[in-house]
Amino acid sequence: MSSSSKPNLPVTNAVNGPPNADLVRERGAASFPVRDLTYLVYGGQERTEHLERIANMVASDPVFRKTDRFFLSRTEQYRRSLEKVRHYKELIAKHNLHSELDQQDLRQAIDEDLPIGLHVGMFIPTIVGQGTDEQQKKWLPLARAYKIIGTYAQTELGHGSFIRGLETVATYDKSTQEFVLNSPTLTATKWWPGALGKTSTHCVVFARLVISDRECGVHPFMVQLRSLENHEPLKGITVGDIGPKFAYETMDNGFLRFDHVRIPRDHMLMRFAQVAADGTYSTPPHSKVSYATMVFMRAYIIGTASSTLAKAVTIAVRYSCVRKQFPLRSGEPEQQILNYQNQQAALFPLLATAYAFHFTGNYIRQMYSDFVRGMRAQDFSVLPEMHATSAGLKSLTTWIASAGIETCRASCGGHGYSKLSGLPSLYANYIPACTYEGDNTVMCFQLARYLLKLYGKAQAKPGLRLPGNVSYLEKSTLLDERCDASTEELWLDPARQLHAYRNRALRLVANCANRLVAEMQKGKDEVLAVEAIKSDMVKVAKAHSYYVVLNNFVNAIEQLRASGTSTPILRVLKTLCDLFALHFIQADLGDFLEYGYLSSLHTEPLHAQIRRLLEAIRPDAVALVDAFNFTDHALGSALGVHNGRVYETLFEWAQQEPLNKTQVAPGYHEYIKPFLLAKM
Ligand SMILES: CC/C=C\C/C=C\C/C=C\C/C=C/C(=O)SCCNC(=O)CCNC(=O)[C@H](O)C(C)(C)COP(=O)(O)OP(=O)(O)OC[C@H]1O[C@@H](n2cnc3c(N)ncnc32)[C@H](O)[C@@H]1OP(=O)(O)O
Ligand SMILES: Cc1cc2nc3c(=O)[nH]c(=O)nc-3n(C[C@H](O)[C@H](O)[C@H](O)COP(=O)(O)OP(=O)(O)OC[C@H]3O[C@@H](n4cnc5c(N)ncnc54)[C@H](O)[C@@H]3O)c2cc1C
Repeated sequence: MSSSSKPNLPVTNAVNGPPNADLVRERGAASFPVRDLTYLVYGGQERTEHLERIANMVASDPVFRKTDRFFLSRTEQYRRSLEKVRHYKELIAKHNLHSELDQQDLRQAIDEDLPIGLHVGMFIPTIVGQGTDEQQKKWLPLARAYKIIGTYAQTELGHGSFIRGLETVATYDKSTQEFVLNSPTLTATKWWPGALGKTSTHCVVFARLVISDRECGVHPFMVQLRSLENHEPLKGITVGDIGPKFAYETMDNGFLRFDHVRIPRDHMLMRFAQVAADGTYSTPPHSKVSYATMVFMRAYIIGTASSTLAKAVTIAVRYSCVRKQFPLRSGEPEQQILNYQNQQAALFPLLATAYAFHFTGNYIRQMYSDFVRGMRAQDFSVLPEMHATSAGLKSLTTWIASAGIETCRASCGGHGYSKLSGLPSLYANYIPACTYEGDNTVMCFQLARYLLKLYGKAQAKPGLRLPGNVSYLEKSTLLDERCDASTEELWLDPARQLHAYRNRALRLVANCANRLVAEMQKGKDEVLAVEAIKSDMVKVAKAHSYYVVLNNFVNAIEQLRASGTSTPILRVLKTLCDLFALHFIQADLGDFLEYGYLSSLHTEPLHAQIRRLLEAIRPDAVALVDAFNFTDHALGSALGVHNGRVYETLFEWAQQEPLNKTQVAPGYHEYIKPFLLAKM
């Protein structure tokens, strides 16, 4: 079945000409209407077409070009990203893109780590979340009009994960009604905040509040860093770029020191905690409410794991259809490498995961907006669940997406190692997501702690009702149950798949809880007992998060079925969901075998079913990546071009290499010629 209507995306960057015949054939053989799946992914036809208009505008605009990015120095890359920021602002005005959603769409289409990312992603949300109505009235119009540019300055040279250990102090001076910000040690230097080094005029600084020698905990403060006239740092402020990084060259991650910098009292963001003129301190309604922007960003990061992985898979799948190696038998034509089972086994689970994460993203967005609605009504009851769930999902999704990009790169052979494949920079720019907004391992501890607590409560109080995704912790009888998927067919039953994931998660939680008790019985206090089970806690958090992802995928398909989605689309989504479920059981088989939940009676049909699923996905693979609807601009890859003219594009892009500007190598005269022409 061919697609119901054609995508409206231009073929940019690729070398024009007749499309690759294999890709054309693959596209013609899809079993489902690709366009309908695109509408499903992006929230309907109207929204898809809107996104395409923006994507087209960006892709055809020379200011947003990416093709020469590999040949620019760090400084040039930073300047170029500022040029893009200016143009982004011009386009907002020109095309009347004033809504937050339009601007987000435009930034996503530009597809670069712009030095205003922190301004829109954390600075403005912190003012919205933590500022009083008056503070919002004062700063939001300036920030939204880019009259000031801000960032989120929390991490320090010596302190990142452990926020309570931050050293920057904000001491309240009652006599002048000011806070005095100071960096008392080298390790108190703010270090890492994006756009802090050179771009930001302001920032929200997290500092420990001290009033009359009393420590009141870490709070957010609005601080101006640079003159709005000439961009020079203000008195008492030392600020700069932290230097070369693994990648992320367009972003000026910065350092910042305060030497007794005074700010007015109303520059503490006081929505939840307040300092009155006389120095009276009012505590916030929840001790972690000032961490809310991080929870927001973790939810955002979960959403982007899908699109990032989808890009890598799109590149690898298209290339694997164009690339041919070896005939099966002599005299036959060479095979497309995607026909090889190993290539399918590497790529299709990642394709399935990109779709799975799409539904996880929808789920966490919904959970986050419910949480915000509650918070506005001073109801913080959902915060622990929101924090724990987002911490676990942020870790699982970024870990899998990071490893997945590298798998895609390796599966493209030598050309995957070329930066022109787009995969090395996708990987290098993405992997810090495992670290920023909470180191993944540290985040896993948060979720595991939450699960252990709930498990303990459920054990102590039989009949206790726990929230939806953790309700399995009530059912310790589940531990006695075993898998009964003894045929390939039974492995396709979502109830059985979910049972396996629930059982594994519960087992690991129960095991951790038992070990905690055992460590304490050996004489350790609770703190040291927790230290003794930390690597198991990471496993617990991952196991639970896998369950959440699968549960959402299964539920989403059920909802789509109920809302009348067509059979071919449901069929292909179900196949992807099955592969996701079975692949990650296969990947962690030890967990399931260790406690006798599975035996070889079940693993043989499991492996066989996975092979069948790979075969089932093969004819739809190109259509499934096409449905993500990326422009060539967004992919930035010679291997992933929509028209499949991979070799032509690689060859043309390579010509831009500065070394190719002259026929004779730079340095030839000094370094090569002397020994070539030296007498023997
Ligand atoms: C739209 C965007 C576009 C573009 C963006 C562009 C680029 C983005 C790129 C990068 C941006 C990066 C930004 C950053 O990295 S900002 C810095 C982020 N830093 C962190 O994430 C630090 C991680 N550490 C923490 O979050 C906490 O310190 C930690 C949770 C590890 C521990 O906190 P603390 O020591 O204060 O608490 P505990 O004693 O451990 O726990 C007490 C209690 O509180 C609960 N808790 C902790 N955090 C939260 C929270 N956020 N919400 C709710 N509850 C929380 C914790 O679970 C404990 O509960 P209980 O066990 O019940 O007592
Ligand atoms: C690209 C990038 C952008 C960033 N942008 C910003 C920004 O805009 N604003 C900002 O404020 N910050 C920013 N950061 C900082 C980032 O938030 C921190 O690096 C992150 O929170 C991790 O903290 P850390 O560096 O202190 O790691 P550490 O906590 O020092 O972690 C190092 C290792 O120790 C382990 N570890 C730590 N604590 C424990 C524990 N209790 N038990 C067991 N193991 C532990 C970790 O798992 C990890 O393996 C950015 C970082 C990067 C890389």
